[in-house]
Formats: sequence, structure tokens, C-alpha cells
Amino acid sequence: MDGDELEAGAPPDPPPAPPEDVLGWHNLRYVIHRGDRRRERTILSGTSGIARPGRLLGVLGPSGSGKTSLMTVLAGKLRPAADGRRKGRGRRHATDGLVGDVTFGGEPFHEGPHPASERVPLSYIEQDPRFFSNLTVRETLTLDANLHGGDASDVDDVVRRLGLAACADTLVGGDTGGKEVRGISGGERRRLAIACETLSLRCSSRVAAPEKADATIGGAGARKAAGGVILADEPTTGLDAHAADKIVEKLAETAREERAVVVAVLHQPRSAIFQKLDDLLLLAAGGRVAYCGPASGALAHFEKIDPSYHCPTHHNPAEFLIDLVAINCDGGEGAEAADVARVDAICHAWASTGECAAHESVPIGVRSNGGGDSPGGDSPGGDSPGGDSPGAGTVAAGGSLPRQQPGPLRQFALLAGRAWRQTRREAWVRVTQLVASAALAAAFGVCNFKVGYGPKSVKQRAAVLMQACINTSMLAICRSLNGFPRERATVSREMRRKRGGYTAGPYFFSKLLVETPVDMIAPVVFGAVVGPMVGLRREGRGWFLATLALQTAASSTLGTSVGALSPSAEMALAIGPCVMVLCIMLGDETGAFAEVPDGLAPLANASLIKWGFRGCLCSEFEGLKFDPLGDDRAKKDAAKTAAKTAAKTAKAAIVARAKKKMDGPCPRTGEDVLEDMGLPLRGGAARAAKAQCVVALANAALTYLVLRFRGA
Ligand SMILES: Nc1ncnc2c1ncn2[C@@H]1O[C@H](COP(=O)(O)OP(=O)(O)OP(=O)(O)O)[C@@H](O)[C@H]1O
Repeated sequence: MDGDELEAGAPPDPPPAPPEDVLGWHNLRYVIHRGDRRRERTILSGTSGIARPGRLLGVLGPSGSGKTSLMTVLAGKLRPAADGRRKGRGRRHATDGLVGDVTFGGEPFHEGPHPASERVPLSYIEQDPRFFSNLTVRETLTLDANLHGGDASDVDDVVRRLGLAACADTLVGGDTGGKEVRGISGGERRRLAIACETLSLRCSSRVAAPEKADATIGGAGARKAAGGVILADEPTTGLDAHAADKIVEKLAETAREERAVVVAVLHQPRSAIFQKLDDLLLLAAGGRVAYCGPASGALAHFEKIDPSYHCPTHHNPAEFLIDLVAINCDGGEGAEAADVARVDAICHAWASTGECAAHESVPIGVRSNGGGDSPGGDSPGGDSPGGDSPGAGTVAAGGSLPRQQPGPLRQFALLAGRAWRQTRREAWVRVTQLVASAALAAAFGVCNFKVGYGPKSVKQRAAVLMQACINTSMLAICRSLNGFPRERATVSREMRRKRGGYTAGPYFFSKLLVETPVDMIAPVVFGAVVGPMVGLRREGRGWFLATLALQTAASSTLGTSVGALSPSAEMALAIGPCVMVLCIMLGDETGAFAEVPDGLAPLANASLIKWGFRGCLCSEFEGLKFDPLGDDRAKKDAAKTAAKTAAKTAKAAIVARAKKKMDGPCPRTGEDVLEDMGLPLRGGAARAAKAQCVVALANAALTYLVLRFRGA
């Protein structure tokens, strides 16, 4: 078109046809080197293929053929790096290399400044999906819907569609930090995972226009945006045939109804499951592609390669196909060579097809309708539910925004509600803590009953206070080390969601706000029992209890920061107690555990035990009066005996002997004790409380930053 035509008002070129929402992977090559090149292992070798919207693609192949590795790459957990090194979480190897492209709608899916995965909802259903154990199925889905800006009608709909109505009010169960809670079955769990992803796709795909805000997918006033991508890694493993069948049925339905690209790795699916697959990707060892196209055309394709590759009637086609590309290493050299030759021939046959060439090219023909590139004459574009309207399934410019995603405050409120439910339903943990704390306090009280005000009571008081401090800290740190890292897997999945996810702040601070006050109850009960039994100074008991409560907060946040920094729950549990012992060593003001060298003294300021113990000491000894001949228990007994058996002079002699037995000279006041320890004589408890708050805030800030920048 020349300039004259433009000036004459000729219509401009029509905009290019929107790219079809096809997920493609092109020439993926993933090699692992173990130390040197001779120990190179090829996991994926030139793996290419496509998955179409509205269709369920089943990934089959013998064990070790690279199915999970491929899913990891598609999910973006493993990405090609410019220098060929492996990126992302997990173990790193010196020369690990992944090259190739993953595209969606012809655009890079994970790479580049604006990857398609930023606007296309992407879900990864793990083999063992994790949820909060003390929430019911409905509560889990409702929270998900609310985080996506959806409502109860969305929840009701997915509950019905995924067949979860019967267990909607059952606890999900499992272990997220407490005891193993009995809950829904394995199959229901997987269906719940699919329900969550369906909900996510549905809410995310809504058109943001206010007048259409309440339209549901497929209903008036709404149109389907990019249906999203669901990747399911072995969703049927460990389930009985019927439950596995149901899962695949639901995945296929989700693909159709949400117009999503659904890719599922399946292990030895039975015939009924194979029939439910729309498309099939068959991998041989090393991630080599033996077939990628409509499942209905697979058997014909192999028969075309060699008529002997004919699947006998009544034979499970999935098993037949997997056997066809499996290499039997136990059958002797000859048999193995024959298997290798057969698999080579099959993979070469696929590599020479036009479909394979189309899948390999980047970007592949995804911008066209793509209906003609399927083998076996079966046209995926033709029968794709999403293919009925050219406009349907296109991604709105800039992505279709979901309806009213909740802001941080709303997220905070929703997550605080969940934390509260989880905490409330773990009442048995709290009751156990309370009983254990009260029993421990009683034991302490009996062993140090009414220590009195004699010289010996100085050590006894200090010992009780130190033990109270350590007990409080251990209780709190164990609780958060046990709970926090375990729920990280669930939280990490939720936080990573592009839509309906939440940020570190609302999650962490809602958890802190709900759990910490509840965690404070047991130590306060401990202090309330120990104080009167031991005979701690009555006026100082308020500060004593407050110090224990703050100690709980500081220790909980220390536990969460260790949990956030540790890669796994097991490592957190290994590191946490060591950190606590270090805190005890550095924080012991009496020098009973260790003499901290001067060089390490600044480090001691980070010890929460130091401030907790100091707070307890100051609250106890400030204003305390001692009596060298007073009501020390030993002396009392001695004096009583003396009164009965001897005259006044004899009594004096006994008292003198008792005094001699005591440890050193008796201080006159608590301030003498504080002075000896180098502690402030006035207001020490308040200053220690401030320092405890600083330690707690520093740990909370560290946890927040780790969650914020590294994710849960
Ligand atoms: N990080 C790694 N280091 C070493 N080997 C690896 C690594 N990742 C994958 N492999 C190897 O690559 C091969 C493919 O692994 P992958 O888990 O993808 O296979 P799979 O087809 O999913 O197997 P299965 O069906 O048994 O689950 C396996 O032999 C595995 O041992």
C-alpha cells in the first residue's frame, strides 16, 4: 500500500490473525555432566512437540525417558540459560546444560522481558498436591476463589463438576506441621488440586470490564481468553483404576470447558484412560520423540512405519505403545540391540514427518489455525472445542485481567482467617503445650519450692529464670521450625501463582499476628505457676510474664527465619536447635554455660536468650531484699532444730555452721546481685524488653525479605 492510497482513506491492513494459544517446545536438549564430559548424560535430546488448547495431551513413555524433566522445563522450573548452565532451584551441577525454546502462541513462554507466562495462567499439579490440613475442601476452594476475586458460585460450580460435593465439608487432612490429620482420599486430593486450578483459570479468564464482571465463562458477556496451561505430573500414580479414570476425565473436561492446554504425564494408563486422551506424546529413552499428535492416530502411525507394529485387538494401546519404545536391558545383548534398533527406527520415522519438522521450527506454525498438521488425518484444530470461533481463546491485548484481584489488605484478612482456622483446629497441640508447660512448671516449683531470701536463693532464682527462658524459647522455636517449613510447599505454590497469588507480606504478617499470641499462652502459664511456687518476687512477676511472652515472639521469628533460609524442613530442624544452643551460650549472663570472649561480645547482642534472661533477672532482682540469716530453707530447718534441741548459744553455732555451708557472702539487695553481673540497677527489664522487640523485628524482617525475594 503506497502513500496515496493511505491518503485516499483506503482501509489499513487488517491486524495479523491472533496466534493460536498453542504451547510448543522446540529442540529441547538437556544434558547433565557429572564432573567430566565422559560422564555426560542426555536427558532430553531434541525433544519437540505441541499441546493445543481445549485438549488433553498425555505424555507416555518408559521409565526414565524424560517425561518429568520435560514437564519441569515446560513449567519453567528449569530454564535454558545463555551460558548453557542450569538455572532455577534445585541441585546445580558444574556443566549442566539446557537449550531449546518453549513458546506459547508463538512467543517465548518463560524467557524474555515479557514472557507469555506472565499473562497466561500456568498451573503445575504435583504428584502429591499439598494443602492446609485443617481446612475443609470447601474452605480451601473458597479461599482460592476469594484470592482470585471469585465468589461462592464459582466454588459451588467446581465442587459439582469435580465430583467433590460428598467431601466438600471434610477436612483436607495430611501433615502441615501438626499431627497427621485424617482427611480426604488420594483421588479426592488430586481432584481438589484440579478444582483449584480450574477455579484459578476460570477467575483469571474473566473480562475485567465492570459491566461484565459477573459473567461466568461461557456465559453472556464473557469471552474466553487464553485458557491457560495446566501441567500435571503423574496425577494418577498411586490411585486405583476407577479414581485414576476419574482424574483423567476431569482433566479432559477442564481442558474442554476452560479451553486450557492440559498436559499430563501418565504411568501405564489403562485402555479407558487412553481413550480419554485427545493427544499423545510418546517419548523414548533420552527424551526422543516417537510420536506427538492425536491419540486416535497413534496406532495407525506406527502401523504405517511397520505393519508388524500392530496393536492386537483387546490389547491396551497405551501399554502396547510404551512397550514399542522400551529397551529391555535384561533380555541379553541381542535382544537389547534389537530393541535399540527398533526404537531408533521409530524415532527416525517420526523425525522425518512434516509434523516433527513443524514442531521443531521456532516459532512453529502456531499462528495459523494449525488444523492440517496432525498425523493420521485427525485434525485437532477441527475438533478442538476451542476452535469453533476464531476470536475465542485469543489473549486480549495485554492479557485479560481478572476481576478485582484483592489488594494486600484483603489478602491479609483472608490469610489471617485461614491461619486462625488452622490454629483453632489444632487445639490439641495447644492443650498439649499447656499441660506440658504446667507440669514442667510444677516440677520446677517442687524442686525449688519457696527458695526464700538467703544467699543460696540467688543462684536458685537465677537458675529458675534461665530455665524458664530456655524452655520458652525452645517451645516457640520448635513449634515454628516444625510448622513453617512444612507449609512452605503449599504457600510457595500459592505465592508463585501469577493470578490469585499473594505476596510475602500478607502471608507472613497474618501468620505472625494470629499464631504468636496463641503461642504465648503456654509460656505465660509456665511463668504463672513457677513464680508463686518458687517464691519469685511478687512485684516483678508482671515483667517476668511479659518477658516470657516477648521471648516467645522473638523465638518464633527466629524459627521462621531459620525455616525460610533452610532449603527443607529437615534442614531447618537440624539447624534450629544449633542456633538456639549458640544463643544460650552467648546469652548466659552468669557465665555458667560459657565465658564469651570479648571479641564475640557484640554477637551476644543478637542472642534472644541474652535479652530474655536479662529481662527476667532485672525484673526479679530489682528491689529484692536478702536476709543473710533469714528464711533460707536450710537455715530455717536448722534454726528449728536448734530451737528444739539447744540453747540460744547453740543455735547461734548451728546458724554459723549453716552459713558457712552457703556459697560465699550473702548480698544485701537484689541490686548487689545485678551490680555483680554488670546489669542495670534500674529499668533493666524494660530495656531488655525493647532489645527483645528489636531481635524479634530483625528476625521477622529477615524472614519477610527471604520470602519476598526468594519466595517461600
Ligand atoms: N538432575 C538430574 N541428575 C541426574 N540425573 C537426572 C537428573 N534429572 C533427571 N535425571 C535422569 O534423567 C532421566 C529422566 O528422568 P525423568 O524423571 O525425567 O524420567 P521419567 O520419564 O519421568 O521417569 P519415571 O517414569 O520413572 O518417573 C532419568 O534416568 C533420571 O535418572
